[in-house]
Amino acid sequence: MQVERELAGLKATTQAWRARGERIGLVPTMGALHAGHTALVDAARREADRVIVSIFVNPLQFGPQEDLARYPRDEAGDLEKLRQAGCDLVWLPTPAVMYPPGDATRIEPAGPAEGWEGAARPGHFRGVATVCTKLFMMTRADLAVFGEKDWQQFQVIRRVAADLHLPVRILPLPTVRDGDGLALSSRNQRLSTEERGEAGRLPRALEALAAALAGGAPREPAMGRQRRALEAQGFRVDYLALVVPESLQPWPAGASGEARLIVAAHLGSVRLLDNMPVMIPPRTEA
Ligand SMILES: Nc1ncnc2c1ncn2[C@@H]1O[C@H](COP(=O)(O)OP(=O)(O)OP(=O)(O)O)[C@@H](O)[C@H]1O
Ligand SMILES: CC(C)(CO)[C@@H](O)C(=O)[O-]
Ligand code: BAL
Repeated sequence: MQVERELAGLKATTQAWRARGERIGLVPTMGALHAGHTALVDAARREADRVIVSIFVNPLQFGPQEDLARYPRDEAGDLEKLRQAGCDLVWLPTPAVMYPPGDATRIEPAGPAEGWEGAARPGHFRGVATVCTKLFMMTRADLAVFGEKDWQQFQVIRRVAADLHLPVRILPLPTVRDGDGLALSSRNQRLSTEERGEAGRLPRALEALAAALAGGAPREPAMGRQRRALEAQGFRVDYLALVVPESLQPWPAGASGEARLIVAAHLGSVRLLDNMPVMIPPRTEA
């Protein structure tokens, strides 16, 4: 497994791969890798001849009050996991490689980037879209795999790649969960033992709500009840919403079809994200 920190080394290798007609799959990450990330690597290996994993904790997507300094880092552990996962090249740029002096261009996504995470974290998707566009162009990846755990992020990147005609296919991977249903996430490491015991209530609440809505329960009362139940269990809910999967717009009253439930909730000092599909049945008139 090759480890590159400078653009020259990355470009020499990717040019040689492309000259041989090999397709390149990219898995962008911020490190502190877990089984969700290695599942992304497996998916990229199925679809491409060569797999690049980038590890870069992107300062541009963190707000001034956010957890950039506390973000978990474990380079040695990450490299060992990636070796075992069969990654071909790890791209480990420094902030100066990603944002060299004079760097001045930003990608400003709208549409699915507005609202929810976009509202809770101003500038976040601008940072994500900018760094992902740079990563796509630096690696010249044919495809890139993103986790559904960050549902809105996946939709934003898909929109950016389509709107800018970027020559990269954006593929989703379903959320990898722990035994109790909690979505794996690097930030879960910061939950106390007690909080970790409680955290599985979040996906269970989404499941119960999805089942109720699929069974035809009126939306607002069902969502309000579940939100209050979560708050009674110690979660501080940022949002719990039913949205159109691609646009992230609120699900229109009376519409039927596949919607998405999205949630962001704090447990102690950790902000958990999750989402689930839900089939909304046609409304039957009383
Ligand atoms: N449980 C998971 N299942 C599937 N994909 C995941 C999972 N967790 C993270 N990913 C995906 O891995 C990629 C890199 O994410 P990142 O490095 O931020 O990890 P993370 O665990 O989401 O960390 P964070 O604590 O920042 O949310 C993203 O595409 C993300 O959606
Ligand atoms: C896609 C990403 C690697 C961009 O920094 C990040 O937002 C993440 O880890 O999900
Ligand atoms: N996994 C999403 C990246 C972030 O929280 O900044």
